[in-house]
Amino acid sequence: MTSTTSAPARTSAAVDLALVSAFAALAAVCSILPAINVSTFAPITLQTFGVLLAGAVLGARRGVLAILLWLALGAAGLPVFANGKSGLAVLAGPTSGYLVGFVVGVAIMGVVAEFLARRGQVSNPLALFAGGLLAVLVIHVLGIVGLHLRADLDWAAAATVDGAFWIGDLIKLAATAVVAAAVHRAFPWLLRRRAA
Ligand SMILES: O=C(O)CCCC[C@@H]1SC[C@@H]2NC(=O)N[C@@H]21
Repeated sequence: MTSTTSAPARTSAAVDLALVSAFAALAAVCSILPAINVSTFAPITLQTFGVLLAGAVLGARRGVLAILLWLALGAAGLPVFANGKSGLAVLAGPTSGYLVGFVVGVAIMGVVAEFLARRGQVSNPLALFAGGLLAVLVIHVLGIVGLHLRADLDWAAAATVDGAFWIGDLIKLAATAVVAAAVHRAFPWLLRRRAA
């Protein structure tokens, strides 16, 4: 007698919960890996990779939940922000614009991934990279706003601080696109919606 195991048609609530928790943990790990402190205001971290990957793999709704869970854990006192920081003060500090940008950015990356999935293109890294550029741009614009408002920098100085992050974040977006495309090739059901 032979038996076959087929891939699920779509995710279950339990799988969704596990995925959201796993990507919240990934965002935390990307935050606490040693950061490169290029200025006193915000460090170079792997956070953009963790955040964009959550959106690209999970889609908008679950991606946003994963990032909100990570932010909530950090706000509650777990040292899961850059340089091992934690607490509400970080959410109101110089990097607050980037943290808000992560929520908007993961939503944009998720919408892009869902759009590409409907067109059978979600395993195409170039398409994911091109769509993800908007998410990176929004993270940086909100980051500059945060630096201006919370680090007391004028707009030009805030943009200069942010400029140091662009090359690295484009590399992280490229890595996100390659990894997410491979994940969707291996698990083509990941972005299928559950029945209500
Ligand atoms: O305090 C935090 O945990 C957030 C730090 C934000 C760092 C930003 S994210 C976008 C840009 N790219 C980086 O590598 N660092 C900055």
